[in-house]
Amino acid sequence: MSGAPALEVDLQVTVGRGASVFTVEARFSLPAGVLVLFGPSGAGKTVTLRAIAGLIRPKRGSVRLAGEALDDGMRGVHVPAERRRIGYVPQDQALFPHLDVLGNVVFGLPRAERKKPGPATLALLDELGLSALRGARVDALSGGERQRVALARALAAEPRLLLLDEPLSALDRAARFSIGRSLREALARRSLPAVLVTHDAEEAAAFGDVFVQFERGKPARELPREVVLGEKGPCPHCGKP
Ligand SMILES: Nc1ncnc2c1ncn2[C@@H]1O[C@H](COP(=O)(O)OP(=O)(O)OP(=O)(O)O)[C@@H](O)[C@H]1O
Repeated sequence: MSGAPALEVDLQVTVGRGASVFTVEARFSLPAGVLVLFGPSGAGKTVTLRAIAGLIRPKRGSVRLAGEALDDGMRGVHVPAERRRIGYVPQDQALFPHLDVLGNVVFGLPRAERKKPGPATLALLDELGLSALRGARVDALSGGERQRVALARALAAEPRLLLLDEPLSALDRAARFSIGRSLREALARRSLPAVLVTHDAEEAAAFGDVFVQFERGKPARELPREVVLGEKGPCPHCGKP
């Protein structure tokens, strides 16, 4: 559906049971670009990402991607994760230690592509600086290289949306900078919308177009950029920034 926002979320998600039940409510919309989720540990950011990915079925509400309903509780719609075409890079990256870099990147692709990678896969390895490492074991890689592999694996399936759970937080400053730049370029080149969890204000500023704050026990809510980043608005008298 043309003209629809890239992503619309209006969800109530419950995980766990008995005394350890946890419920998160989130309502937000991303016209295009990158949506940043932030807030304290345990506030429900990862649960929300997993629900958007289709890994948890929401208790109620809806998820729409470019106007298409992936979840709609009222109509009984729940598209399974593997049919959503959503790339998900979890916090721990979830790479396969028994496969090399290339094996990880092509893991979810059709059999022919897994047997003999085509030009698109080779170009992707090149784009993310992984060509020379394609035969390396992933457990021999640095944290930054592993994050590049996780990103390449998510992009290889040509997703319609990318979900990133603190993709840069475990990296040193230099790797954060270089992988942050690769990530921004990869998203821009594909006009790919993304949802990114971060605790880092600098990262939020560098990536975010829309900001959603999570707080334990409260519905997540969208906040204006200048409030999140502590920026001053334009001068009310002259309009200058
Ligand atoms: N499958 C599950 N079963 C039971 N409880 C769960 C499950 N998944 C998450 N939780 C609980 O839900 C709450 C929210 O977890 P979540 O991982 O979404 O937080 P978060 O905001 O992503 O935190 P962090 O910033 O530390 O990653 C936590 O109390 C967590 O223990």
